[in-house]
Amino acid sequence: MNGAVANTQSKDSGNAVLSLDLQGMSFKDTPILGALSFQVFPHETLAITGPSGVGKSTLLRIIAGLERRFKGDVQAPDNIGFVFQEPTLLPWRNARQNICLTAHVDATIAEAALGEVGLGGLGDRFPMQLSLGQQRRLSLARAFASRPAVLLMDEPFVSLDPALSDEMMSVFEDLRARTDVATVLVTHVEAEANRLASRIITLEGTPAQIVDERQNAGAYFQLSASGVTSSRS
Ligand SMILES: Nc1ncnc2c1ncn2[C@@H]1O[C@H](COP(=O)(O)OP(=O)(O)OP(=O)(O)O)[C@@H](O)[C@H]1O
Repeated sequence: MNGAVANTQSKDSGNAVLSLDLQGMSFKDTPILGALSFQVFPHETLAITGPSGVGKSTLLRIIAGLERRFKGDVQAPDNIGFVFQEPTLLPWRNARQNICLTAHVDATIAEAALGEVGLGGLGDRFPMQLSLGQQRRLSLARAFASRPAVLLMDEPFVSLDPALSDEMMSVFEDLRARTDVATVLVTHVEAEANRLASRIITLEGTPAQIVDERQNAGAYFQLSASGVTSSRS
């Protein structure tokens, strides 16, 4: 039987905005993910690290509802945002339309979202008329425009040079601070996890298990007293 993705508002999961209780996930006969569980709370950024091919992206796809071939239970909100390694912009739509069409917001909200990432006044430009950094800013603006309860980020800063990566992380931090979004960040860059995440989970093995889980006291904010907890299977 395939797994179920339910709306968090319909079940009692404390104040977690995302609860994952996975029993396992296989592609045909190849086990990818083993039993693992965790919860994510508003304002929290959870980093997921682990070696290439361990199943990190697959885990994000399960949370997003894009992959159903799993056993277990995922309680997730309807409004989930996704930021990929590439900006994935629509080349034939201008910046404003890229936000309106994907985030399902009106032009006024899209303009405000552009302003939040320093792209005010550039709404008429098409992606090819924007620099790489501006395209990345647009991608982040689009992800935040619909005020997602959960934001999934799959190696969003990995292909950038150090200066641009640092700049984009600052943009992300600014946007995050304006909302109560809960973020799940897949990254293999330890410094990135240490900078952005309040909690870091490491996956290893076949099928993948949580082999390490730690709070990151060095993150920019203190965990709320609302009880940030997690569980391991
Ligand atoms: N659609 C698919 N069908 C079969 N196998 C797949 C499919 N998608 C991914 N896999 C396999 O599942 C495993 C996990 O892939 P996944 O992309 O989740 O790993 P990852 O940890 O995100 O890797 P990376 O860090 O390199 O991006 C890999 O062995 C991959 O080859």
